[in-house]
Amino acid sequence: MAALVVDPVMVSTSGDVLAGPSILSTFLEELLPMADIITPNLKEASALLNGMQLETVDDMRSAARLLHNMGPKNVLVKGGDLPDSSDAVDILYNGHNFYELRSPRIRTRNTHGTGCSLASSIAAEVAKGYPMLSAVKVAKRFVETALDYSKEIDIGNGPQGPFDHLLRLKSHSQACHRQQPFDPSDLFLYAVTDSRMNKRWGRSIIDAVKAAIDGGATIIQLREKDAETKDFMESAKACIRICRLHGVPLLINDRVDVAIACDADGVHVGQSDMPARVARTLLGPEKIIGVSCKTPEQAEQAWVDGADYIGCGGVYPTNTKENNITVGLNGLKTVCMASKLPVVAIGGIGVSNARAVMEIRTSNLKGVAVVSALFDRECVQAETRKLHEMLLGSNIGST
Ligand SMILES: Cc1ncc(COP(=O)(O)OP(=O)(O)O)c(N)n1
Ligand SMILES: Cc1ncsc1CCOP(=O)(O)O
Ligand SMILES: [Mg+2]
Repeated sequence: MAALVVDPVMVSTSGDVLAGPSILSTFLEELLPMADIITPNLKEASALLNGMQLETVDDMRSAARLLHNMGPKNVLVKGGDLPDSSDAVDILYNGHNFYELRSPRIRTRNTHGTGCSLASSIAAEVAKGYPMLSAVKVAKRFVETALDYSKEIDIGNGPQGPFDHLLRLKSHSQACHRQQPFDPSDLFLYAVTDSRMNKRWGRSIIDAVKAAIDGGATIIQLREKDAETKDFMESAKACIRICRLHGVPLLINDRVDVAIACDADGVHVGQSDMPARVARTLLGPEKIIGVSCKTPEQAEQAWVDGADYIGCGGVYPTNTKENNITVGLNGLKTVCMASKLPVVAIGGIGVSNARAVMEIRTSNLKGVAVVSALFDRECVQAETRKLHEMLLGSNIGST
């Protein structure tokens, strides 16, 4: 057996008592000691702990520790019912570390079956061979996405409605929304625009984006530091239309507000920007979030915060970002090896050195992000094409 996931079903989120005292003793004496993970909600954790009051995240941590002492290898205390919390906070404890897993609280009556689905999804991920922490994160993301997808469903008259697990099988035919979940191979040739460079070469952002896509860019970030918000929004909306036509995701640098207003595919944030955890709360589970990281600790935090990828650099010195510390190929490799997320390298990268970057050969380095070597040039399309061909020729990172 790969693992035993025990969902100690006793009290539903709506308060219905689903199991009596005889079941409680079976949980305590037989199932908890052999479980790889248990997934109680607050009421169930309280029942397993003889009625202990659980009202804060600190209480959840204490409960996780006490439950862990009863034998399971991991404890996930689900805080969906925690009062006065704008996020849904779950605590995972493995006997060594606590992980505070936050996600946006999705306001809907259609929550029936979320606990069972979460536990089943964890079991499926563990069966695929993922470590427990990854399994829990993937399962949580699945449930959040399904909850968000199902929030308007109107079935039945009870206080709770069902949510729809089968969203991945349904066709999302709204043409104006990105249809795919994040695909790390999109990071292959990541074109990051720059307002100053576009101005210098007399180009609009829209022309710059079109040219980069024509040249083979696989994802676009609008990094328009000097643009007025209103102009930025107008250009971003036009760029999003173009990107959607070509199936290329478009992210906004720094400005989560602009990303929300334009329904962009996501954001890229740095260490001094809005924390990824907060961005995730604002953007919801489906948008793409990238975080700049120079160290393994930052990479770990990005993952815990629910980011989808990390940007690591400057790999080489750059004039595009002032006072940016260069991490070099060694720094990049160290971060890649520590990161559980896919990585894109950034900083001073162009046709002459992209191969050396990709040749560090860590499986999660998925591509290069480039500003000046594409946009501080006369012909963006030709420069992008050259880099694209070079990357394809090097045959690394394209899958
Ligand atoms: C893909 C990618 N990686 C890193 C960065 C840098 O982000 P940040 O550190 O926030 O710096 P600014 O770009 O905001 O100046 C990035 N933009 N993209
Ligand atoms: C935004 C950013 N973050 C780290 S390096 C960098 C600048 C990359 O620009 P260029 O590709 O012109 O060196
Ligand atoms: Mg930033």
